[in-house]
Amino acid sequence: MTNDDGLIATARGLVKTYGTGETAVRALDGVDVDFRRGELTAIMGPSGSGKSTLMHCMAGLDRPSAGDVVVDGERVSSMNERGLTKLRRTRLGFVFQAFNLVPTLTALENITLPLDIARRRVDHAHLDAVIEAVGLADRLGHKPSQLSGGQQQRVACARALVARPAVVFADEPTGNLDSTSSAEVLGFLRRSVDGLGQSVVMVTHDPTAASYAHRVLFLADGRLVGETVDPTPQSVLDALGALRATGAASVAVSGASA
Ligand SMILES: Nc1ncnc2c1ncn2[C@@H]1O[C@H](COP(=O)(O)OP(=O)(O)OP(=O)(O)O)[C@@H](O)[C@H]1O
Repeated sequence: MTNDDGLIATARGLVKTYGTGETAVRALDGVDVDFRRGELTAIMGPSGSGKSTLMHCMAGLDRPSAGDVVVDGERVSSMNERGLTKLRRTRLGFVFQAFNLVPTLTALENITLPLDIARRRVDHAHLDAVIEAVGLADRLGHKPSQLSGGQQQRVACARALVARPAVVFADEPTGNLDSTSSAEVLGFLRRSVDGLGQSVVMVTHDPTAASYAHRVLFLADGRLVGETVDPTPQSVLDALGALRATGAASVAVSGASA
């Protein structure tokens, strides 16, 4: 399983089909993928290539049509709804493009919300480390409406990390942010891996965002078609260009000119 081999999550033979008959869409077409513990892994690919579907199947937000998903030693693909809810609540962290903060709660209350829901004690040393890492110590009493977009997303990142999840899944975490705020959020996600030992999987369209990762995986037409290790924005752009040139990605790569 995934505990002793340096892998935090794996998928084997992952297939996801939406709909039936002539209108069926094969969003994932037999994906085998490994995500390493203690790494930031980015998933890239053209619009419609299956990035969100892959992340949702890995995180138990969507059910695969076939194949196996194992996260932190748990076979996600065969869990019932109750098991999935518990897994998401106790072992996974999520960051979405829309920050999804509770507007009536302060930044600090939003950050500790997952622990409150799970009725878990707050590990104050870890909470302080997370707050320090996101640079929000002087904003903890503010409501989301009193924070910038970048600050709100840093609250969302802190919320995802506070329960020490096995994996944080981030779906376009910088999609709503300007370049300065994006750099802050991505820098934080990377530091959470390097400094706090977190494992993060991030879907992005942006080569600059992907360059914060240890490894970038490329999807096209529901298949894994390549990867780049220790990426730079340019090496990601080059890889996307090469994929297009070889026909692996038959549609334009959105956001590739960033
Ligand atoms: N709930 C659904 N019902 C039907 N088809 C779906 C559903 N969700 C996704 N699809 C289809 O599955 C394919 C993969 O979608 P997915 O959202 O995973 O792609 P993506 O790479 O994340 O795209 P984008 O970059 O545009 O967000 C697309 O053809 C999409 O239209």
